[in-house]
Amino acid sequence: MSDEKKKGGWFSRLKAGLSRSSSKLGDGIGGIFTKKKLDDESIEELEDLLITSDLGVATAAKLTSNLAKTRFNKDIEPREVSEALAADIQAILDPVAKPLEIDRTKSPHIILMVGVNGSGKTTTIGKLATHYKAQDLKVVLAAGDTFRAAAVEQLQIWGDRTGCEVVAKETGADAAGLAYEAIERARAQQADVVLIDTAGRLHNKSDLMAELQKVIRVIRKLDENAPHDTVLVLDATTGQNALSQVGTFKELIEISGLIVTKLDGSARGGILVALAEKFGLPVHAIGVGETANDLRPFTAKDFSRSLMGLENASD
Ligand SMILES: Nc1nc2c(ncn2[C@@H]2O[C@H](COP(=O)(O)OP(=O)(O)OP(=O)(O)O)[C@@H](O)[C@H]2O)c(=O)[nH]1
Repeated sequence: MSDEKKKGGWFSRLKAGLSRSSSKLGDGIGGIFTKKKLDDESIEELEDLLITSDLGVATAAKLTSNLAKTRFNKDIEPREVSEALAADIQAILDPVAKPLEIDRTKSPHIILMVGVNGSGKTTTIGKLATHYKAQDLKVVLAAGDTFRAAAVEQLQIWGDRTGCEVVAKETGADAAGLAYEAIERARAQQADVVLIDTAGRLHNKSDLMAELQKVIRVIRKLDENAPHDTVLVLDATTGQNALSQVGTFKELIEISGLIVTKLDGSARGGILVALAEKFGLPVHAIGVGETANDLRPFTAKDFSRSLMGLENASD
């Protein structure tokens, strides 16, 4: 398949995945700007729509005032509003769009995956493993969510599916020791990548953070720069709560980037814009479904146009 065709396919999948968010915004904008000028009333309605679409209060104010700068008191079509917003959103997202690339010289490149229970960590690890295998990289999976037997089984299924070795232990085993062993295994077989799953819930928040800190401390005995990436997985359907999750994790461990999942199941795609404005952390990818191919690369232009329900400008 040519690159262009492949890109077209990605864009339509992304657009389909984001359809709940884009129809909320598109219908809202259509409703506000039917035979309407950009006046105080419509600006306020637009600002409310952007806030309820999870873009955040500050971003909503910034986007509407930008629009008002050039169009105030002028007739405006819904499409012009969507195009102007997509361009501004793209400018906000451009600096954070950054794929999670593997440095083959690290052998192995160690990625710690963190996030609250059910955010989609294990599924995302399976999707990343599929993606890296397709690049001919050798991948080892560490079933570090030793707190939940089902999480270990789920990772094992992804391991079978992708042909990646899964390092796992019995429920309740020490997660840090398991991560250490997984890295040793990866070194022994000259693997390129180790993806470490972690628990999303222990008895309480401080237990969870202490466990993550211990995992990091222990794997640094093998490689002082490990983990090379610490990716926080966020469930988009939690909306504004995703912002407080970033705050909580960032306080205690160093987060290097984000992956936002379940965008297909919610009208809350705007949360990516709020996250970018508030934290400026790299966004590596987004999840728009449960299958291996539903982890999409995060690109500012495609995402902002899909979010506003617009076609790809290069189509
Ligand atoms: N629709 C949709 N579902 C997703 C996506 N990512 C994950 N899921 C589903 O969300 C549920 C939870 O995902 P898990 O991967 O088990 O989440 P986790 O963070 O590992 O959860 P714990 O193991 O409980 O810590 C599963 O049913 C996944 O199939 C996505 O992008 N879209």
